[in-house]
Amino acid sequence: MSMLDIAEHFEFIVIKEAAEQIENANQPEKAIQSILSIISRQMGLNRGRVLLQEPTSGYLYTAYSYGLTEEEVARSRFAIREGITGKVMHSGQPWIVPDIDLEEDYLCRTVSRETLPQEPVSFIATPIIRNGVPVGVMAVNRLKGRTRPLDKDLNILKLIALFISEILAVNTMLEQQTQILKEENEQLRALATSQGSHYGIIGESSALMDALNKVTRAANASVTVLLKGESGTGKEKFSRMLHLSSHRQDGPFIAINCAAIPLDLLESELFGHEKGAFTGATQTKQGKIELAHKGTLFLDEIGDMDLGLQAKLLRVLEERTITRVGSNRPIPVDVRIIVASHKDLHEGVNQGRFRLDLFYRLNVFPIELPPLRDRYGDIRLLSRHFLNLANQEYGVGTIFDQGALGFLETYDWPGNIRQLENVIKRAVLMAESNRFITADLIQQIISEESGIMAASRIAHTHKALIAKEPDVIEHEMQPMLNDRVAVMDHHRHKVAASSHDESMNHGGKRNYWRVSEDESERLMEALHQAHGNKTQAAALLDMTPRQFNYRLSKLGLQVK
Ligand SMILES: Nc1ncnc2c1ncn2[C@@H]1O[C@H](COP(=O)(O)OP(=O)(O)OP(=O)(O)O)[C@@H](O)[C@H]1O
Repeated sequence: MSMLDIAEHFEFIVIKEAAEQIENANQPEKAIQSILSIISRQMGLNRGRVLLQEPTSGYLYTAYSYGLTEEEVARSRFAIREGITGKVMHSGQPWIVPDIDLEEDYLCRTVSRETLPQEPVSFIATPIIRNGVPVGVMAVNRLKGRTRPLDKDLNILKLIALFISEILAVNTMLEQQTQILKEENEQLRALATSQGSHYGIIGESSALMDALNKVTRAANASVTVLLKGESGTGKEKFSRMLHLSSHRQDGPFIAINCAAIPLDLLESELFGHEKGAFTGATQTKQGKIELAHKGTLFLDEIGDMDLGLQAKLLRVLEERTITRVGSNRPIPVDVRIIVASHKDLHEGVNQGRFRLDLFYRLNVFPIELPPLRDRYGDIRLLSRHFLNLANQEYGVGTIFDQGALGFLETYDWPGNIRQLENVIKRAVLMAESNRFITADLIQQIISEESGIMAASRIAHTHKALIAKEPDVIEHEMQPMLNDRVAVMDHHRHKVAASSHDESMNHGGKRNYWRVSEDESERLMEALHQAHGNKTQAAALLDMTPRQFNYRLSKLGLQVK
């Protein structure tokens, strides 16, 4: 082997061993030190150091080194343009100092001249480049008198600097990914320890947090709490939290839905009755209020209570006693009363359906539970939560595909959390064998639930026919159309009667039609009225801008 062959063989070994260190990029300290050690042992390029820029000061500092003492590392700091190192960083160009004793810009800052050999010493520095920009400097000392030309060493160092750049980039990427995972973990941890999670209340939206804060404040205040919110927003869940976080937690929690019990039974259900008080009252029975003694009574749908019973309830609140049906004896009760309504009680007062004095008593501490569509970010969390629960319940392992969560987030959810929970349960049961829950499957379940698809298709046909052939319609098709419209009205009626549509009626103008072609007219009309401003158009339709945009894009209506 000639001298030239031997030199090339060494170069090859150095490059190969250095390149292998890229695999250790997750441990940059180890990887870079190994490289600096190889070039020192095999090529006599000593005291190798890799300087990087401090993010805040911009100074170059020695991040990795081989053969330097701790003091030398600490001294090895340079401003940009300072010394040869600073100049390499600034210019992005490598630099060879053949004899450091003859170069006045060489500062001898890192390693003092006395520490180095007496004979002439050279210095080589090359930038570490990432995406065309210098991100650091790599530098070494070597004896000037070695046989290898300095520029040959520089060529190898340039290659080594490339490997180091790669190691640093991979490491940055790994650190970023770890950071994301840490944040996700942190989010989950925060969620698990958040105020409501203790009580199975999932969510982190500010709207939900406001409500949770109020619950915490009210818990031990013994005030009557009025929970307001559309159907399925968690009024009962919150009332349980109120109970469990109060000093009454060991007492009973009794819930009663005033709308679900026939009027003539509600009084005895609430107040109890004496034996013989009415036909069929064969036994004395305690009412729910009495049973809730030392605990909490949750009266749901209080707006549906009749005026007579409202007066009796007012007495309970004022006198803290109840009188059973068929008795005159007041019985003292110590009950915390929480009431809920999806109806606007104030409106009930205006319409003479609700007593003003009772309204004042109940409205001392109102807590508004936001509809799901206003809980930004919660839909995702709740969806994953319900998916986990349903997977566990049915012993399967379904997952959402990419579009599913996006769809869930943009849908209006008139039935709120209850509807979301039901839809996900059904989706888990209906998911194909591939176990993916798709946006299409969710849409299908929602439209099956509401029967609204059929109605919207009929409406569509109706409009199309009128647009095309008014005369024919007038004379021949009108009876048929009347039938169809009747069917459509029937569908609407059915939907309005279904539980989750109550929110649509009571919430006023909300519309929960899925994105259908009929909607394009509505969207375009709103855009027209808002002079093309999408945010305003969304507001006109009582939608969030996201929902509005989603619908536009689903319908292929690209509006600039
Ligand atoms: N923040 C939440 N996190 C997890 N589950 C929730 C949350 N809020 C409500 N739920 C669940 O959603 C469903 C509906 O909640 P809840 O019955 O409390 O609503 P509601 O407002 O009382 O409804 P309605 O007015 O129709 O009686 C329940 O299964 C409940 O457990």
